[in-house]
Amino acid sequence: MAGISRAIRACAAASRRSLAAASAAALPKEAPTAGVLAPPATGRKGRDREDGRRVQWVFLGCPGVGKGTYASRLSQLLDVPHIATGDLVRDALASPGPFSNQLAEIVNHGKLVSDEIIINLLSRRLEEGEEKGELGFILDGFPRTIRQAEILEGVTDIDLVINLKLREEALLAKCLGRRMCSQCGGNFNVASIDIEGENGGPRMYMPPLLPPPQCESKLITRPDDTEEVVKERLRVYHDLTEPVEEFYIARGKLLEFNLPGGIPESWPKLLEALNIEGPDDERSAAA
Ligand SMILES: Nc1ncnc2c1ncn2[C@@H]1O[C@H](COP(=O)(O)OP(=O)(O)O)[C@@H](O)[C@H]1O
Repeated sequence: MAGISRAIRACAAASRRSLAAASAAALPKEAPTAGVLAPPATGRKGRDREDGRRVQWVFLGCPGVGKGTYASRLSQLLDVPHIATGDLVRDALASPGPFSNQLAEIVNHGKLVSDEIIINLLSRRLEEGEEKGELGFILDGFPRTIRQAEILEGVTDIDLVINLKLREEALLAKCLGRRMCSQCGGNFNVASIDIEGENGGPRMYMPPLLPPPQCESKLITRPDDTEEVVKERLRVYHDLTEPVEEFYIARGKLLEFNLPGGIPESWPKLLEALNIEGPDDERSAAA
């Protein structure tokens, strides 16, 4: 991973001058069949690829779909860092000052921060990782625009992009039910989702993920998880991030995964779809 952080900064600067020309040149003449998955070339437990390098994966998906939950579980299983740009933004928001006020104005209205800001935050995080000797990564929440995707594609090889899908009516409920413990940082969800099947399909049930008693009185809600702001974030996703799905489909890197329900049902199926073999307890529905 050495050098990605510097390359990403340099590429972002270059892209301001010649992005259109560079991306036109980088586009394959003949796109691979749309929607075809490049199967993850992982080893027995999925940790290393067959060529020995750690995985470099990206998670895409609408707000509330569960990118953070599944990316974090996979990062532990595959021993690679889980890098969520939303967390980087929230860390920046937590240090008071004019920059954080400027960010709050954007984030709390459901908008995306500028590509420059996000690339700066991400480069800094990657630099820290390089210093610590981190290998591989699972990116969550980046790229979110075509320009970010082009910059990333220009600086490193992304092996696989996992696009999590969930029915739209569940997304809003999941965002509104999200809670975090202000003391231990644990993530919970108080929403109980039970939706009729579509066109005779199976019913979808997602049980709440309730906090333990010691966290109950310390729960906080993200300021951007209000109904109005979540609806705006979903609109922004459809406008600016859905084209990123197309970008990776054209490169044969996108795996679409429809979440069948809550974590107990979805986690083993996701491991299966990713061809990750693990001990039985890793495939199980550990809560
Ligand atoms: N790649 C990015 N580009 C621009 N803004 C981002 C990016 N990642 C995160 N953000 C900002 O941080 C906010 C929170 O991100 P995240 O936690 O990933 O939200 P979500 O739950 O909507 O997926 C976003 O609404 C956006 O304002």
